[in-house]
Amino acid sequence: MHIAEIRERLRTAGAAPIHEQYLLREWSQGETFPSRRKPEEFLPRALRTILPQLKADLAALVALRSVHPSQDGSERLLLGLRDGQTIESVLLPREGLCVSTQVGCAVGCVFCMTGRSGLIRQIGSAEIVAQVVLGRQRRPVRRVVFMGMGEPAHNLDAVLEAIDLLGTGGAIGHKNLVFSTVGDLRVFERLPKSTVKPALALSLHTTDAALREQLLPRAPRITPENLVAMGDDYARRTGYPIQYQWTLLEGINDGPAELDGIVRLLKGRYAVLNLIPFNAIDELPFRRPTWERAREMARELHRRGVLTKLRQSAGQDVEGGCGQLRARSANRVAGPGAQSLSAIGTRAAGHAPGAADQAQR
Ligand SMILES: C[S@@+](CC[C@H](N)C(=O)[O-])C[C@H]1O[C@@H](n2cnc3c(N)ncnc32)[C@H](O)[C@@H]1O
Ligand code: SF4
Repeated sequence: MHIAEIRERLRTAGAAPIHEQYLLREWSQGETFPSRRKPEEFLPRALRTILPQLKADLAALVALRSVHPSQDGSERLLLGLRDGQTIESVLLPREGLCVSTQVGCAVGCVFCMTGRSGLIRQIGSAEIVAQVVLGRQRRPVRRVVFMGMGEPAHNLDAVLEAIDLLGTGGAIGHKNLVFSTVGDLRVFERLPKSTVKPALALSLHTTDAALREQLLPRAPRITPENLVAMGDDYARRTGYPIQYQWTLLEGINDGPAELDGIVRLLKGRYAVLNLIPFNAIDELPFRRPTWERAREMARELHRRGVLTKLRQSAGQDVEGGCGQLRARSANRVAGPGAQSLSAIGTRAAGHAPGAADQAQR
C-alpha cells in the first residue's frame, strides 16, 4: 500500500487537508488516532466512521514475526507483509532504525545475501512508514536509514513518498533520514528537487571501476570518479556530508592500491568514509580482514586526510548481514538469539496479532 492510497481514502470520506495532515502525523509518529491531543469531534463524522477499518488496515501492513536482540544494543526484527513475504528492520543503538525498501534486490552485489534472490517485489511507501511505526512501538526512533533490504533507487517514488511523510509529519530531522544507494542518475536528479532532502550514503566499495562492475554486477555504470563528483554536488546543495560505504573484503578491496585510490578521490571532500568489515555469510566465499588490518587502514586514511570511521554492522551476533534473517526464515530454521514474541511480551506483539503464532512455529 502507498501513502497516496491512504490520502485518497481520507479525502473520499471528507477529510480536509488539516484532518489528513493530522491523521498521517499521528500514524507516522506511532500514536493511535484520534489521540488525546485532539478530541474526536475535531474530525467530520463521515471520516470518523472509516477510522476503525483504516486503523486495522494500517496495523496489518507489517507484522512482527520474531525479534533478535544483539549484545551491541541493536534489535533485528523479522517482519511479515500481508502477502506472506518477509523483510528485515533493525533498531539501532542511539534511536536509529534501518528499514527495507524492497523484498530482494536486482543489483546482485556478490557479497550481499539480499542480492542473491533478485528482486521479488517492491515495498509500498505505507509499508516503509509502517516499519517506522512498528519500531516506535518498541523504542524512540529519531533517525531512519534506508540501508535494509533493497536498493532505494529502484523503488524511488515509494521511498521519496515515505521520506516526505517522515520528514514533515513523522518528526524525523531531514539529515537524520539517510538514503543509501549504489548510485543512480535518477537519485541525483530527484533528491535535490524534493522538499525533504535526505542525507546520502553512497556504496562505493572500490575506486577501481572494473572491480566495481564485478562486485556490483547490475549497478549503473557510473565510474567512482563521477559518483564522487555527483556526491560532492549533493553535499554542497544540502550542507550534509556524503557518507561513503565500503564493505571491507579481505584480499579484494583492502590493499595499498585502494588506499591510494581513496586518498585520490576523497581527500579534502565534505565526506565521511565508513569502513564496514564484511559480515560473514556461510554461503559466500568472502572473508573480512582482521580487525587490526581494518584499524590500520582507518588510521592511515585519517593521516592522509580522509575522514574515516571503522564501523561494525549492527547485530553481528544475530545474523547481522542484511537478508540473512529472511533467508533463514524461508528455510524455517530459528536463528541464534531469536526470541519468539510470546517470550518477549512486547507492546508490538499487540500490534500484530497473528505474529506470535508464526514466531512459535
Ligand atoms: C544492504 S545495502 C541497502 C542499501 C543499498 N542497496 C546500498 O547498497 O547502499 C546497505 C549496505 O549494506 C552493505 N552490505 C551488504 N551486505 C553486506 C555484508 N555481508 N557485510 C557488510 N556489509 C554489507 C552494502 O554494501 C551497503 O553499503
Ligand atoms: S548491497 Fe544493496 S544494492 Fe547490493 S544487493 Fe544488497 S541491497 Fe542490493
